[in-house]
Amino acid sequence: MIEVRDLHMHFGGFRAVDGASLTIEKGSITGLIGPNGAGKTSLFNCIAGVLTPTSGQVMFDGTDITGLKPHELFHMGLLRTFQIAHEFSTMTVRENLMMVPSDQSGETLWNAWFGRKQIALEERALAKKADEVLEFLTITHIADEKAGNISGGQKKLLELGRTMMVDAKMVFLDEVGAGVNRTLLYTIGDAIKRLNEERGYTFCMIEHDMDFIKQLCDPVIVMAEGKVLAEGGASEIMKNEQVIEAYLGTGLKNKPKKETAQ
Ligand SMILES: Nc1ncnc2c1ncn2[C@@H]1O[C@H](COP(=O)(O)OP(=O)(O)OP(=O)(O)O)[C@@H](O)[C@H]1O
Repeated sequence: MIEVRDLHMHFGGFRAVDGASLTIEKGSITGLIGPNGAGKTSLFNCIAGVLTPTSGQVMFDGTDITGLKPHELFHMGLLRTFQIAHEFSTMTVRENLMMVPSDQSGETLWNAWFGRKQIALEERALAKKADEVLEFLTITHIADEKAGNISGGQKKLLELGRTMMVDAKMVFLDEVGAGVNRTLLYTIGDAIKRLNEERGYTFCMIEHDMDFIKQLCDPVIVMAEGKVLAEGGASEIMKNEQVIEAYLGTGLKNKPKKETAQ
């Protein structure tokens, strides 16, 4: 569980996050929505250690993680993916997955000289794990493709796969559905659901696609002007006058649609 208490992230005099408090319950897929500039990414970055908040507190399963760096959070099972995928483009998809665990013996000079057998064993175990991840994500067919050559949606799946190489507990997804075609969006959504239901992953996802949010997320937290504006089920949120107002105020095209009879 993540608890954010009265978080502020100021850039000079500008309050990108302005006293946000929220809880991400363990085992949930929590959606984080809001108009452009609402402070969603800044909040994500504060939780995931990319930014140090100006003030406030972030707790993860009862431990104060405020200001911890991404690699420290990584070892606690808290990871974030990026809106722009961070793949190593000249390596294959499988190799990209194998790069993730950072505590391999191969990283030390001592082991490079004396632990060849150990390294070979670890590499084999990593390759096996990578293949399991690829199978789970139904992308075994691109295992040997250079990551730079795969589609945008497949890169998003690879980002998700990276979290599986370390058995993450809490994953922050930044617009994982952006620019992805419908078929792959379904595959990504299905993988998120299965990771949540079968492997106990907790997710928090920033997303602009309201149908995608509705399919996956409960609850949905709405941010506006650096604060939490509302929280509830997706359908309820989409009918909330304050939420509609916040989106209309920015003249956005991708505002939540009102429910229509099926
Ligand atoms: N490093 C920075 N320096 C100055 N201002 C910043 C910085 N990062 C973000 N901001 C500003 O903070 C505000 C909130 O930005 P943020 O990216 O957190 O919003 P968002 O809700 O994620 O928006 P979007 O949906 O468009 O990605 C914006 O007005 C943005 O210009």
